[in-house]
Amino acid sequence: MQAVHFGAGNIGRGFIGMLLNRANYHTTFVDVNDAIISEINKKQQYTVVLADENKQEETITNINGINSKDNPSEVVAAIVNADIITTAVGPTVLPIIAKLLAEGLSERLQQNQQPLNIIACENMIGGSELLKEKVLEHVDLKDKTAFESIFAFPNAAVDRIVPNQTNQELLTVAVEPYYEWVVDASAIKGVKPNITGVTYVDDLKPYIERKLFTVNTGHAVAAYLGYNLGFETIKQAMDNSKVSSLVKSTLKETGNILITQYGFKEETHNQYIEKIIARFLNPHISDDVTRVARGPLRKLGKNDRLIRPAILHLEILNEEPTFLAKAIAAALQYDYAADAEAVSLQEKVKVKGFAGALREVSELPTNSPLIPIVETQIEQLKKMH
Ligand SMILES: NC(=O)c1ccc[n+]([C@@H]2O[C@H](COP(=O)([O-])OP(=O)(O)OC[C@H]3O[C@@H](n4cnc5c(N)ncnc54)[C@H](O)[C@@H]3O)[C@@H](O)[C@H]2O)c1
Ligand SMILES: O=P(O)(O)OC[C@@H](O)[C@@H](O)[C@H](O)[C@H](O)CO
Repeated sequence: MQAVHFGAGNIGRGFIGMLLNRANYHTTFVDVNDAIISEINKKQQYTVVLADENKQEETITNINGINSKDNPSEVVAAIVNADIITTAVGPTVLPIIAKLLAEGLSERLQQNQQPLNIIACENMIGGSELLKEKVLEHVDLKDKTAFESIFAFPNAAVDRIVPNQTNQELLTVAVEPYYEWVVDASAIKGVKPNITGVTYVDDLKPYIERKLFTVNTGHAVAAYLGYNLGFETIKQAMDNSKVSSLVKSTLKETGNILITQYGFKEETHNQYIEKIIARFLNPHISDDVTRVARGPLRKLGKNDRLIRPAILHLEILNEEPTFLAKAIAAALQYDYAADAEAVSLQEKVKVKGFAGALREVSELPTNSPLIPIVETQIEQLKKMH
């Protein structure tokens, strides 16, 4: 069995690559990072280390790498023969890989009529659907019907904290022990890929929203408030009682929405929250606040972890999302100079003010009730120092 995986980064090697290896796939990693790809081809294996007191190691074999900038035709050939395609490149990179993926899939249509599932493993709602939309922009009109009948793009939710790596070996990746990979079974074409660790569900919405609006909302609160208060890692931020209390209060807000929308039992959801907070406090992981805060323009997007639940809180519960608004206020002030999105955000804030920048980045209407709530929290944040 052949897998093609785009993105040989933290989650690609530390999670997707690991489960594909366990399921006996040969994995071709496609990336633009030449150092990583060269090393994959040189070593033909790498190590995943579980970040807990035992530091158990697992060797991932049966791999090769292709640099898609240098060898796009090799990527096309790999797609023609693939039994599954996965991605973990980041939401903003999906439109970039779409062209080469479309080329590979179009070539495959001529040679191989086997159904194929393409699963985007990104932190976003509707990641695979977005990839499909972007891929279709590059597909000939005459191929579109055949394309739709053979290729499936099931959405997915993936959960495993994989921080930036500081190991001596370039490919080694330390990961938290916990993981979850949920795939929308209703969109699968052909036989469901048999990958131990993948949970197939008929309706992904509750799973992706629960994950994004709990793990990633909580993480974002710790990162933006942590950065605001001068902490370097998520653990340092969470060890601060003000930050951990704000994370918990924010997750109460998102929890109330999720419980109302999806009927999760309150007790079960509270246990889910507790487990996530314990994961943020894992002493065996050092996760920079700047990794978790990365890409504030994306994270302030209208369907992402802060704005979407804040709007649902207003719409469904008819209550002000005070704590989500505080996190949004902190995100708007995120000015890490090495993050291009943070720099761009601060330029917008300089020109348009906080309210103007928020309106633009989060695509809010001028009269959105969220804007004054966030403005109040910007003032409140100043008092936290
Ligand atoms: N790290 C985590 O804890 C975690 C957990 C769950 C989900 N995710 C999601 O997984 C995705 C990847 O995150 P990550 O933490 O692994 O990031 P990462 O930066 O470690 O990995 C991304 C990889 O994509 C590669 N890439 C960039 N442009 C490319 C292109 N045009 N073609 C092919 N490869 C390209 C990069 O070189 C890099 O190796 C994101 O959507 C993230 O939200 C991450
Ligand atoms: O990957 P991002 O930038 O969307 O979010 C940063 C972290 O919250 C994220 O990578 C988590 O570590 C991960 O989603 C845990 O499953």
